[in-house]
Amino acid sequence: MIVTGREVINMSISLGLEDVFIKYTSLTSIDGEKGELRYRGYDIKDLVEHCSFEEVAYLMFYGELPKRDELEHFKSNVMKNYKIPENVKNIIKNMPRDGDALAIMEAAFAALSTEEYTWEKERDREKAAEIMGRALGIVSAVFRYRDGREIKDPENKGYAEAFLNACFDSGIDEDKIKAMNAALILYIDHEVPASTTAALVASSTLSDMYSCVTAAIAALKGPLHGGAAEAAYKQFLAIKSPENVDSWFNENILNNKKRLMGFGHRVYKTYDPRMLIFKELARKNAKTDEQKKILELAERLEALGVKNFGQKKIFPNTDYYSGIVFNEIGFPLYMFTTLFALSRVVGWVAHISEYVESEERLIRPRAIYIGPEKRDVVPIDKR
Ligand SMILES: CC(=O)SCCNC(=O)CCNC(=O)[C@H](O)C(C)(C)COP(=O)(O)OP(=O)(O)OC[C@H]1O[C@@H](n2cnc3c(N)ncnc32)[C@H](O)[C@@H]1OP(=O)(O)O
Ligand SMILES: O=C([O-])CC(=O)C(=O)O
Repeated sequence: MIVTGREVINMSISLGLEDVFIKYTSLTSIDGEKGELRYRGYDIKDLVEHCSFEEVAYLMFYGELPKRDELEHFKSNVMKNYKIPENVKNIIKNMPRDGDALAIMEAAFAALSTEEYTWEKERDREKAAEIMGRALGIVSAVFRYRDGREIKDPENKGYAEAFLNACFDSGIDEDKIKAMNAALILYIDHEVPASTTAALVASSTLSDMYSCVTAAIAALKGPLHGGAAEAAYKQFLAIKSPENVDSWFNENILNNKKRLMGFGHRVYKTYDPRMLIFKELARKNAKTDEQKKILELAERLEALGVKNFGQKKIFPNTDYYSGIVFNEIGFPLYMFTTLFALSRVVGWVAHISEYVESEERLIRPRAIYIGPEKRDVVPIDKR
């Protein structure tokens, strides 16, 4: 029962769609109480330890981990799409150089949505490999453009290595490739967060795949969702040094009631399991004094956050340490959300394919009207 101020309405509303189930899925399961996350039944820790990003992407698209020949075939389909068309490069190069990196990625994806698309299982899988390849070409191009360098066509290598080599001219080693591969797996999918829901809404109208991904990118951008890694890292930079953590927390979080970014989650009521893996990666890859200082500061802030908010079931989420890992690999703050999107493209495409292929329905919820009663228009001179 809902009281709108005017009347009592006998229907239910879920603000923020909390606990509303909008689809069946065989892709990802989350136990928010226990802090467990599985892709098609496999624990994410297991996948990070044993698999490449392409293997896990194949798992998401096809339902099983690939055999060696299946993987090679899939990889070559992804690789042949690393190089992006000239018109897409030009769109990137025509965006403001200091513009938001994710917005530039979004424009590049929108530019790829001009072709008509008919959904069909075989074609959807080919398109999925194409989109994964294109995402690598686009995100590396966005980074190089934003960084003031010439766009470089990616080499035909495994995804994490090809991506880092396309982004950087030197300094890439095995540790960085492993960290990138792990980050890509950790971000692949997360059931139906805001961005995936946006993609699903678009797909439910039978729009094309690139447009659905563009819708998802738009929803990922904000600091309550994909933008949180950048927001969390900005906090670390504002705090400057581990000694300042307590006073910063008291002033900003306790006194000024700001949200602690990188904390809290709609589904997890305990530690996000991805965050625990990102924290290990951040520890392993902290090499310089500056990186070690940021990590120490973040750990102190995490402890204070858990001490103050743990009883409200607010714990660090995946975006708390991921920015530190991205920075240790060599990426600046402005790329963090784009790196999230690079991986999540897989989850978006897997979810929209699952939705359309199971002939689900148009997503069209209702709103409860609480505005004025019927009234007559007063002509403009008499208002
Ligand atoms: C990859 C991802 O997208 S993970 C999420 C990334 N986002 C962030 O890290 C941003 C910070 N976190 C948040 O803003 C929220 O926790 C969200 C948006 C992630 C989830 O929000 P919701 O489920 O809608 O929770 P809601 O906003 O209703 O908050 C519930 C209560 O917890 C509090 N709360 C939630 N998150 C935080 C936080 N990070 N810091 C302080 N308090 C918080 C709210 O103030 C509210 O308190 P109240 O009941 O006393 O008013
Ligand atoms: O599930 C959510 O709401 C947000 C999240 O953690 C993700 O998309 O990875």
